[in-house]
Amino acid sequence: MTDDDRSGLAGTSPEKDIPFDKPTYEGYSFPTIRLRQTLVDPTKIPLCLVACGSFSPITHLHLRIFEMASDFCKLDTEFEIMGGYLSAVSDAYKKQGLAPAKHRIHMCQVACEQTSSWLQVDTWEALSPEYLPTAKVLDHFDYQLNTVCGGAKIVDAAGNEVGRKPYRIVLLAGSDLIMTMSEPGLWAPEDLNHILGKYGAFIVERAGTDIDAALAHLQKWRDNIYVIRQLIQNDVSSTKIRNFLKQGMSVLYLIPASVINYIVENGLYTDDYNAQQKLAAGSNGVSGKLLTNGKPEDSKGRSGGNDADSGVEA
Ligand SMILES: Nc1ncnc2c1ncn2[C@@H]1O[C@H](COP(=O)(O)OP(=O)(O)OP(=O)(O)O)[C@@H](O)[C@H]1O
Ligand SMILES: NC(=O)c1ccc[n+]([C@@H]2O[C@H](COP(=O)(O)O)[C@@H](O)[C@H]2O)c1
Repeated sequence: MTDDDRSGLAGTSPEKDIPFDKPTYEGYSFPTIRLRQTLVDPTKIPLCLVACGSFSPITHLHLRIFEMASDFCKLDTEFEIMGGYLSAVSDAYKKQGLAPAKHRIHMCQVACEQTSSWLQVDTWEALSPEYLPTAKVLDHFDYQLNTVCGGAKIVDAAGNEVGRKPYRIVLLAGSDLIMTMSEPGLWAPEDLNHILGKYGAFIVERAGTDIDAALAHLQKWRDNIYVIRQLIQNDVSSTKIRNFLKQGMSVLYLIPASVINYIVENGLYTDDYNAQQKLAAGSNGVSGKLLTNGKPEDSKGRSGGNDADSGVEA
């Protein structure tokens, strides 16, 4: 694997080499149980939101950004929300603080089941043996929703199908993620063009990020970028949760109770657990994504890849 592979820049032409009809692991099936397949208002665009991230662990804000997006769509947009998907990065992402994919998937699943009637988890990305750039992940959703499912149905008053409309797939992200799109070496230019040009993004404001600065470099795609203001600021992050847990502090009301139970049952994010993870990774204790210069760095561009921004002394 080259450094480019590890930085997420590998295989950047999404059309080229994605085995969409061949799932990366046995037994995979795309979840549609909570997908709405028929438009209520046939004049609208059927929208599916996809949030990509580590989710280590999932927090209430990861769930809440979908609700903010839903309220935003109801305002005065051409969209009708049909589904919301969480897609976690695979273990190949090698970011500090990443619990194994099977645990992150499970936490996302119990969180959706406990707190939501419309969110669901797709495991295709998380269980991939290799890191999948976001452009490929969105192409996977496009394939599943529009080629396999055939788009959203339009029915007449009697309930008979009279047509179909392709689902519009949009990346749902916090402004910190969009900020990283201006960082050299993290996103391939052709991927940005694919993500923001073909799909578009709903960007939720996040404390600590200057949203105007984040968007300054993305003006070319501004018609496809929708900014959602966070009217009640809440900057809970997975990093802060991990640090609270490490210190034995309560995380009740910050993440779903079902997720807390799962973390406790599996002993995740304790010092012992973290030490075991480091041993298993066979590393010298420094983990984190490798940039093209081979140096470890976490996804926010901080070198060293530690959890130092938690606001809590470790
Ligand atoms: N408090 C928040 N406000 C707005 N967006 C958020 C918030 N927390 C997470 N997000 C968004 O959710 C997506 C997935 O987040 P991610 O898994 O990276 O969580 P995180 O809390 O930022 O993680 P970490 O602390 O490990 O970096 C990203 O687009 C991120 O911007
Ligand atoms: N080149 C790319 O496609 C690229 C680069 C950086 C981050 N990402 C994605 O952004 C998300 C970042 O998550 P974290 O903030 O938890 O690191 C992940 O889903 C990751 O795959 C994608």
